[in-house]
Amino acid sequence: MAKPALPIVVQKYGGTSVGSAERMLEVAEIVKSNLKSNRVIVVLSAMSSHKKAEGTTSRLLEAAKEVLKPNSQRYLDIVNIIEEGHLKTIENAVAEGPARAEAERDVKAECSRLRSFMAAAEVIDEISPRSRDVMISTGEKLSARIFAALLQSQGVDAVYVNLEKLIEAQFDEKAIDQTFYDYLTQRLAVVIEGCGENTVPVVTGYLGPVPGSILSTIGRGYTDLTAALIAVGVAARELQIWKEVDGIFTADPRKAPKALLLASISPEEAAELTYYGSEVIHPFTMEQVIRASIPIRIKNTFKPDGDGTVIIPEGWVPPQHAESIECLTPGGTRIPKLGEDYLGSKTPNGNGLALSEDQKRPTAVTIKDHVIVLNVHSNRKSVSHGFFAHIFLALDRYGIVVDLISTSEVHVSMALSPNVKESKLERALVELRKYGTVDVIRNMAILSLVGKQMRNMVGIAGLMFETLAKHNVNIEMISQGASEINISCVIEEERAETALRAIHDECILGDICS
Ligand SMILES: Nc1ncnc2c1ncn2[C@@H]1O[C@H](COP(=O)(O)OP(=O)(O)O)[C@@H](O)[C@H]1O
Ligand SMILES: N[C@@H](CC(=O)OP(=O)(O)O)C(=O)O
Repeated sequence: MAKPALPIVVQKYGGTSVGSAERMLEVAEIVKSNLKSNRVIVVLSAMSSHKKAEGTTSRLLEAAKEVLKPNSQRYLDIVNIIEEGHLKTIENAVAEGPARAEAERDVKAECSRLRSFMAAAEVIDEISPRSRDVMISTGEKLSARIFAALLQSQGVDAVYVNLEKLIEAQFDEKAIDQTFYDYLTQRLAVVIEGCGENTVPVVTGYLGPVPGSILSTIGRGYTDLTAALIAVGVAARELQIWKEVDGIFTADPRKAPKALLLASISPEEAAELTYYGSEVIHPFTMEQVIRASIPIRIKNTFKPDGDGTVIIPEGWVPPQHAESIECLTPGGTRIPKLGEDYLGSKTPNGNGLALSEDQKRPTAVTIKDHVIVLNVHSNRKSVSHGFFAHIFLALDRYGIVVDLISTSEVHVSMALSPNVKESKLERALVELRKYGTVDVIRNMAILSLVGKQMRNMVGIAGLMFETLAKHNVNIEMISQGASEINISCVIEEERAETALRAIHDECILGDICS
């Protein structure tokens, strides 16, 4: 009788998880320990030794800027440093032999292609969004190429999968919708199937020159989305995102020291947190995977024995043959069988405290900084029905995104998404002033309390605002999301961390920690 196919797990490793030879060797152990009972597909980001801001993708973007500076050859220095760093990684991670020699040759060829491409861009003095995509693709190509060689040198049947030519059809960049993501999913399924069932594909998280450019259409952190689309394409049992953080906490652990790790979270809650400042995974990831009812597990590469956090799709049912799946971490700890840990009620976390699912409490709190508030007062005695329409059309014309809104009949307050371009804001303001007086308040932050239990919690908004008042935090604007799982307010940025800690400790932990 034919052996039943192993369940497929897609593992995406972030830049810091593969940021050095040592890290890559640790990741290889995690992959191998999973191979015993799963078919594993690995998706990699570009190497980042410490912070993303100093990682390979950021350096490539810096080099791209240098290309356009007159008489600057600095882009060549940057590419040389990238090349040296990757060759050093090969030397320290990949055992001598044919796999190592081929990886060295490919890394050198890739960097030399990049130098020629940048030199050509220097001559024409122009870098289109598509050319920039080609430049940043080098980061993921180098890391995936090296990691495939590392696995091969350790006897694993692995193959390097470069997605730079994945997109063959034409799409209108202004009309990117689910059709485009469905297309990518199908293409990825074909590519992965072509690798063979017993081979570990090591895939570049860069998925090709996306219409309108990968950075503007998808944004930094795009490799999470690539992994999600692969997971959907191959009907994976689970998508694992391996990062530098234990999972999703009740608040950003860097800002709220008492934050607790959440064992599980709903996709809606994860999406709200991601949108309002706690971007643990790329915001587009959830939607794709959850549509296909695939759980996402977030794990810490540096502490593989930790439980992590699982984002469980609504109505998800544990697979029937979950009993047969055994998964060990390199440390020998058993990862709970797929399914058995998802529905548990009490989970002790890193702080030794237990969060009870039965207890009514908000799930997490988050802050989004660098927010600008616009207050528009209608200049009409009687309000024209077009007042709101004019305002939003003006903002849309300049590509300005509104995160929160609160209105009365003659007044509208809007919190704008960070990174608004000043020049565009100035032009939008000229237009908005035709419809009323406009105040612009800068250096603000959005504080959001999120939780599906909040739908049934009487008095939670009262407790939230009372807590802010007690800590002398002034509220500029209030909005309760239509989803009823998010209460947000806008406060001064300089009080944001104090407010976050107060709300976290008093409204979420409340009686747990007292
Ligand atoms: N609620 C939260 N739970 C976990 N991490 C959070 C939360 N809110 C914000 N963060 C931050 O998100 C970051 C994500 O982890 P990391 O893998 O280091 O990021 P990156 O993908 O930028 O390299 C962490 O630095 C963490 O401090
Ligand atoms: N390397 C890219 C894409 C990415 O997904 O990064 P990470 O997995 O490290 O968040 C970036 O730096 O944006």
